[in-house]
Amino acid sequence: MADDGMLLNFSIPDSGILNKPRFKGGNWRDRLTAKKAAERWHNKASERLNGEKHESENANHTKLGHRTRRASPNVAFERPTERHVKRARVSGEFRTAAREDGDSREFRPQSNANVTKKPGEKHDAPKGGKQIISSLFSYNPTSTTKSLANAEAQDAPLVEPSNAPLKSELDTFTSLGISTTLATHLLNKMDLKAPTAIQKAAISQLVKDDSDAFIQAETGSGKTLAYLLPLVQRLMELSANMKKRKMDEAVQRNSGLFAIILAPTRELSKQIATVLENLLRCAHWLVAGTVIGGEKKKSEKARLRKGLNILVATPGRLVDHLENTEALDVSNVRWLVLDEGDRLMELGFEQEIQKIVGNLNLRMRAKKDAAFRITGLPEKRTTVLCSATMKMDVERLGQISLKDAVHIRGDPVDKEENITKSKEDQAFSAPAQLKQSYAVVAPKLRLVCLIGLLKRSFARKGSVMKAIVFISCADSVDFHFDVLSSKLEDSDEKSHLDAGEEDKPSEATSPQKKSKATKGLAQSDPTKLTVTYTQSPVLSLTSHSVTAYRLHGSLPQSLRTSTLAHFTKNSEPAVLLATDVASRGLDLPNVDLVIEFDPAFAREDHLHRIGRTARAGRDGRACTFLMPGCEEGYVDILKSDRKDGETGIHVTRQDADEILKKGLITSGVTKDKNAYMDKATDLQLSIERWALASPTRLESARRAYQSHVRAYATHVAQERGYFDIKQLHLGHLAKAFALRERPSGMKVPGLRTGAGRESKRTIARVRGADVKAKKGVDSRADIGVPLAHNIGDEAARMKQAVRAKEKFMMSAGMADEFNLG
Ligand SMILES: Nc1ncnc2c1ncn2[C@@H]1O[C@H](COP(=O)(O)OP(=O)(O)OP(=O)(O)O)[C@@H](O)[C@H]1O
Repeated sequence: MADDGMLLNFSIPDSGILNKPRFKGGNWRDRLTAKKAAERWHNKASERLNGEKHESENANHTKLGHRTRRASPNVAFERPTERHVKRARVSGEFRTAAREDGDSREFRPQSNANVTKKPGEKHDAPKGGKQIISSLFSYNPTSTTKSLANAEAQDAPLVEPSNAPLKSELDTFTSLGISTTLATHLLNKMDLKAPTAIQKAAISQLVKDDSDAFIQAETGSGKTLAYLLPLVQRLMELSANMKKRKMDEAVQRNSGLFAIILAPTRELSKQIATVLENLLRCAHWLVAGTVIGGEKKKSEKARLRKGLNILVATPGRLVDHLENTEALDVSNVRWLVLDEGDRLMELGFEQEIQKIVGNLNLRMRAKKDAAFRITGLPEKRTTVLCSATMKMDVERLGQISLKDAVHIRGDPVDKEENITKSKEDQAFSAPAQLKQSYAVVAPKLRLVCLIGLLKRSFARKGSVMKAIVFISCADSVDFHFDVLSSKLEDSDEKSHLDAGEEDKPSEATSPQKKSKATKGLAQSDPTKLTVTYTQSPVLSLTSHSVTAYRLHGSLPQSLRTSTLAHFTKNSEPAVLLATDVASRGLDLPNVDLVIEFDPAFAREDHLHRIGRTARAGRDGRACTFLMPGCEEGYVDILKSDRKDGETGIHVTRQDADEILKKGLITSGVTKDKNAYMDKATDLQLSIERWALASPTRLESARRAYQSHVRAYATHVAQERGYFDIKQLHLGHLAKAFALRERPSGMKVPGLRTGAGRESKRTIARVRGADVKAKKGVDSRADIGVPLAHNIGDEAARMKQAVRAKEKFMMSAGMADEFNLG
């Protein structure tokens, strides 16, 4: 399965099958007849062999026995007109790579001598010393949709941004009911001149009305301010009214808790709290705070005791305080916001939210009956639910928390046509100005294409400042981060920077001062420092450097926070390799490009991921990597994200060779139109050698590969047809993880969570009941990949396990996304 396109391995015994034998005995006639017969046979054999080895002769890379060549001086070496690509395996002394087109350029002697070996260093070579070194450009599956490419290549028409601030002079914050003080603060201190469409709709509703509301709008449209502005405005009014009546003081921090904002993750909660603090600079008497875990409960309790008017919280932590902190009085809470409602439900916070809502209702009723009430405080509580999607579980959340809610949307034009759309699809599309593309890349070419695309993107300083690459699992993020942060031998970039030492994470050498950069280090594993950002020698040029970052749920919270903060502040080009932990709600400035190196597990996740760019009317590009074959069908999903989904021609296509040409051929014009193949092969080989040079790297590559394959089986059921694990070429894919060994032979010690469980189960299945069908057993089972007939169950089980783990980790203040392993 995995061997096609591999190298031919044939060796000729030193004694030589073609040596001229010496004839002894018999009379001279017998000896002459035997000699002639032998010569005839010998010539034919030479002719056959020379035909086979013609290319390697030209390339002078193999060492055919000199006697062979001398033995047939008159044989004409005709190049076979049509010849099969060699199927080859490498381990002996004759190693040649064969190209499909019979071109000899790619012939490369491959041996362990090629691997930089330090004295005394052991290579963690595959069992039996066998390595498979396949050619990058042979036996790649062909695209099924290539013919459509030209039709799509046309330039996308210029479109108006759909999430930008409104342009009309009439659309001002003050016209919506925001006070001049607040509007002036927005303009002068936060550089916000006009509201976006969703802000216009939400503010005008929420400043004057106490009805519950469901806010739904696309990514980057300013939903946070859409609910924060009316909230702050109402509290400022309450305070001003109290002062006017001269009965009370203006609102102070100990006047009571009036609003709670719930968000699914700590990162989001912190982000919301930061925006809120910025707003409250013009109303300093109002005090906001957070309870999100990650610090001692004691200090959170102390804060609550001192008094807060607005609280930003994660559900689990709030429930904890409601049950255990007496100082937390929620009887005056009149505004409850549930941000990222769909994510709250996905992470299984339904019970916690039910508890919170129940508790608020109970205490509010008790307070109403009591004698003391704050004058001017609304009778009724307003609950606002924000979500990009309107899925079933969001409806359920609405049932729990909302009553007669108003549906607020930023795009009133769509109202009519959306009647025909399913509820889930309503209003969730990518921002109109976001330029989307997909790259059809064969599995073997994935790694070099990723590097090519990033190199091209960062080639001109300023064209792309920041990029995010989404990868399916933490192990794979780690592996790709290591590749980007290492100095590869033979890399044609003349990096002016030193690379990290082998096996030691390289020193964090960000463009910022080293003291700052070393904040990216943490002692998560006592034996090893964890580096989360460092300069990338592979991507950096002499003119400017590029910093690589990594982010996933297995990193300690403090390190994740500091990594994000560093990425946000970095004013130099930077790339963040991340799992879906970075896909929701994060507002990272200047992200020009999002690459979905591994397509998202579900359409909504894809929209959230690409929504990290093209925010608030800015430009942005997104590119999704797809493999030739069934994955190309996923283009339909990409097109359905568009507002022009029916025509859907503005999702452009890129091909691997085009990416490699533009990304790897940096030195002007070259006459050789296939030069990019050599460059890509050199790059691939240097990465493979880099991986082979250290057992730690090799293990990391195997781990990443295995986790990747496992993750592949967990796409949502509706989209699993596009990501059919049965069609995944494991051998080719291994190359994209710099591996030269057979997938079936890989053993990874201490694979991350779930590995033991999964592989034991699958192996048991293979060894037990299914043994009689052994010939049908897929080698996928050997690496713990769910067998085809169990994929549905496996995916469901994985999802369930993931949710449970996410929730547990979140409540424990740990990682909030999974490491498939
Ligand atoms: N009126 C405005 N004018 C200009 N920029 C704005 C305006 N309102 C918000 N922004 C900016 O838009 C960006 C996105 O805002 P926000 O994070 O609230 O979007 P969102 O709709 O919640 O996105 P997501 O769905 O991805 O969470 C922020 O950087 C914010 O500062």
